Amino acid sequence: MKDLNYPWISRQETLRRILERSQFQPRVEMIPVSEALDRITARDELSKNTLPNAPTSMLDGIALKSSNLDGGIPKTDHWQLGKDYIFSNTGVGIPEEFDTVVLIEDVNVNEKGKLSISCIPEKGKNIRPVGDMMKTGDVLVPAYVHLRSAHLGLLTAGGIDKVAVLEKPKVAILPTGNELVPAGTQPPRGKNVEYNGMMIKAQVESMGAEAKLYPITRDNPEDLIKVIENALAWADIVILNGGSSKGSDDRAIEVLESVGEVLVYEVAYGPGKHTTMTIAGHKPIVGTVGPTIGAEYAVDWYVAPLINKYLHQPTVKPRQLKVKLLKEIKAPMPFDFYARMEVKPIEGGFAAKQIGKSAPLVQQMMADAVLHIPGKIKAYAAGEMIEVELKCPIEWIERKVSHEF
Ligand SMILES: Nc1nc2c(c(=O)[nH]1)N[C@H]1C(S)=C(S)[C@@H](COP(=O)(O)OP(=O)(O)OC[C@H]3O[C@@H](n4cnc5c(N)ncnc54)[C@H](O)[C@@H]3O)O[C@H]1N2
Ligand code: MOO
Repeated sequence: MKDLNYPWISRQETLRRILERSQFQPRVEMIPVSEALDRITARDELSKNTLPNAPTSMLDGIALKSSNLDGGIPKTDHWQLGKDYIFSNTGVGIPEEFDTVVLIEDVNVNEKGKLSISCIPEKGKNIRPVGDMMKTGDVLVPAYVHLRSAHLGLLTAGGIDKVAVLEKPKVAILPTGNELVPAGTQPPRGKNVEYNGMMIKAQVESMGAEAKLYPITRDNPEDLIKVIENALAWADIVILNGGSSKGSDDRAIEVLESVGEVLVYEVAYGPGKHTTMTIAGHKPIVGTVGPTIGAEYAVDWYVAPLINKYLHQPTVKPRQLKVKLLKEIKAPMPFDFYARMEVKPIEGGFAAKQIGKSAPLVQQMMADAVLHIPGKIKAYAAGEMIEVELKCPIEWIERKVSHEF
């Protein structure tokens, strides 16, 4: 029986509720710049250096004194190297008295050492002034920037070797179920390998979090409450996997009600119908279903925005692709459904077909894309152009050989 205290909630509203109630106090740590790729800055990072710290040549050439230029091309036969001009290479500092650089291609020094110049630039040309790249105190990288390779170079140029970054949010992953055996063990008859934990750990790590995968907890309320409380003491975000449904072993709801306030109990879409959201203090507990696809969606759709909230980052939307549908899809009304899709290149574009709900997990997990089927849609006809959400770069799909599928 449907519990009327817990109406089915849309994906958008589910996300809104848990984001609104989750409050994070991000921690800050100092780490070497060399280890800071993909981390998030915690404050404005200021340059310790002024660069260049002397006027430098912008080109390979000779540097000369503009006071010796009286308009036009000067007589330079008697000019002496070191006194009237010097060789100046790109990026190299030049003495103060030289203030103009002539491109080496416009310079000739004959076998007797006599200099001639074929083209004189304007006074002060081709010299980079002091501080042209950066000045001490300039903001090199502002706070809350996702550090990419260019930023690491810039910080290093500015004399920064340690950078203040937000600590990775801690995500505890709690697999639950009497039927599960630990990864790496042969499951006895009727048992299943605990593998969602491995997938979820990789998902949240790729989102910038530190993951801790807990051992399997058996489906009894005391053990579940103990492990959730233990996880809440360590983590910023807790993921409880499995036990969400109505089976005799499915105890998630009573457990969640005793550790926090349940904001969402069932959602208005599948897979992942029994996804739950609970707030304990200000910490979110995302309850994902045991079946893997629904679990994967919940982590992508709710845990990623929570991690991003902690890290002050926007959540990047997956790329959309227009594809030609090869076979009719009958929608499983009345709820929204997120169908797994296989996509292949065809002449002039892309084609797709659904990977059926009952297809082996191997096929479902390898989906290239997801099709959102709103609850009001009855079916999509073969040949229709539809828009799917890609799960991988389009180039990975393009390299597939096009053939009937
Ligand atoms: N009478 C009803 N039965 C079911 C309903 C329903 O509404 N009424 N809903 C179905 C739907 S939809 C879903 S989704 C599942 C939800 O199942 P649970 O979240 O309770 O998950 P479990 O019962 O614990 O396990 C289901 C399935 O998933 C496997 N699993 C669980 N955890 C893991 C893991 N860590 N690694 C790998 N596989 C895991 C588990 O072995 C089971 O095969 O309920 C339906 N039933
Ligand atoms: O909620 Mo479930 O639709 O089988 O994942």
